[in-house]
Amino acid sequence: MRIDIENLHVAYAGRTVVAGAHLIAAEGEITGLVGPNGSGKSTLLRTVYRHLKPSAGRVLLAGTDIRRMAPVESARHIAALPQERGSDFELTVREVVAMGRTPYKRAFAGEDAQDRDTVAGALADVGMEDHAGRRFTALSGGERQRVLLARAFAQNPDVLVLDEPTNHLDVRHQVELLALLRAQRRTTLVSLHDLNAAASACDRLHVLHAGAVIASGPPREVLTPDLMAEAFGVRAAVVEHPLTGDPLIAFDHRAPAGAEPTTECHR
Ligand SMILES: Nc1ncnc2c1ncn2[C@@H]1O[C@H](COP(=O)(O)OP(=O)(O)OP(=O)(O)O)[C@@H](O)[C@H]1O
Repeated sequence: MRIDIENLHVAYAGRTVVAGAHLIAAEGEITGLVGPNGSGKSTLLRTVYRHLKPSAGRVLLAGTDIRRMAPVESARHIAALPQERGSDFELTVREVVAMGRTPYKRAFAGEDAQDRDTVAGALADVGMEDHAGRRFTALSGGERQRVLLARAFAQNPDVLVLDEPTNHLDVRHQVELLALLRAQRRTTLVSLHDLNAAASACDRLHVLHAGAVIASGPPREVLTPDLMAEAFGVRAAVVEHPLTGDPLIAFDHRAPAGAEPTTECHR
């Protein structure tokens, strides 16, 4: 199922932070949202998983405005990993993941074999099957992250909305997660700060700046040195990754865009 975001405006207490965003997350593709801090990525994603209501514009799921769907109906199709990573669940890891099955259950209905298989599969997908009986609150940040991802997978959604899913993950778990998302071929809308991860994992990127989409397209077309300067205010060269051929962004960590480049090596 595809997602169309049309002329989306979102405000907090009257202050508009997403202003006329348009984008498409195509069926079965990984669509990346990148942009500087405060550019509106989380806010846009929150409207897609219905945590926030747009002040104008629409989010369409396979052509239907999600606000016209019952919450349980949209929850069967759209699962989210929000940036608010609840740490207050007095539940086991397995119980947290089983919450992903809620949209499929009648009130007070117990688990069936399909629920148990789905939960076990989701825990295995994120490599947390050996932690099923542990208390969620006793996990590290990265482990919690993987459990909450498993909860989203257990929802068996058509569309995954992931806000900074690689936060807290060590590099191997980042690589595994992005490979898993690619293998699943679900419609995935994901915000990422790591532009090199975005360049290799995403089919298309949208760059948000001050609440508007300022560039869209395949990573190779979008992630240019000019864009790095315009959107992020940094100097960067874009080269070919020697192992994968993906665009590889080499940042100048010594000076922001506009500053005199330094070539001396200070030790
Ligand atoms: N709950 C809130 N109440 C009021 N303002 C908010 C709230 N959440 C975010 N904002 C403001 O909205 C703007 C966009 O924030 P948002 O979190 O969507 O940006 P972001 O691109 O996800 O940023 P980051 O990269 O730092 O996570 C910011 O100016 C932020 O301060």
